[in-house]
Amino acid sequence: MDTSAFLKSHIRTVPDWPAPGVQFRDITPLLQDPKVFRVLIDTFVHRYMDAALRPTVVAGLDARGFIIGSVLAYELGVGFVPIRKKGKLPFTTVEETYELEYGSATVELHTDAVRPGDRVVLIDDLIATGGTMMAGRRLLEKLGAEVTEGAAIVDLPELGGSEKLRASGLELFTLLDFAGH
Ligand SMILES: O=P(O)(O)OC[C@H]1O[C@H](OP(=O)(O)OP(=O)(O)O)[C@H](O)[C@@H]1O
Ligand SMILES: Nc1ncnc2[nH]cnc12
Repeated sequence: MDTSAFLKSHIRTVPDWPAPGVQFRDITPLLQDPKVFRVLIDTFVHRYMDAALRPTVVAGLDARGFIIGSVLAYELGVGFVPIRKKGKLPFTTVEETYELEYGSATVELHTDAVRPGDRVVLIDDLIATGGTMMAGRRLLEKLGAEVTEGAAIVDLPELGGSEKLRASGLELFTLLDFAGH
């Protein structure tokens, strides 16, 4: 079994959660087994250790992006910055509002989180409509940083997010996908 199929076999699908019609792709089983968690993180670490792709900062999207993003940053020896849902960050922020598969949200980033010249890998667990990652990218770019790549474990291609993100010019790296959402 290749890495993608191995990781996919540890994702649990929960039908009709958090709303009827949503097939929720639950990554918690990936994190729960230490051997699987290591394979997951090492896959990202190996990619971003490469000199050409090595970031100066890893930015993680609230909340599941924090779990993988902070470990990735630690392993790469770079800083981690959280992009949080509105109302959680205490210092001055920039903000963006966007639509989700089920609802809408506003995300914020501290104004001193990144600087012009930073090369940022922006990471989350999953791309659905792509709204969250697009909003995160806009926040980082508002502060003058370059998002060199967006990264996620799961792509839900039928929701169109990955295509939209790539069409906007973002480089995107995902480990596996689910056809049909
Ligand atoms: O591509 P999109 O349509 O924007 O959807 C993907 C986002 O939705 C989920 O987060 P959610 O907002 O449910 O928050 P959580 O991580 O706090 O559960 C997921 O973890 C991504 O962040
Ligand atoms: N179908 C889904 N499963 C898990 N997380 C999600 N975020 C948005 N859509 C999702």
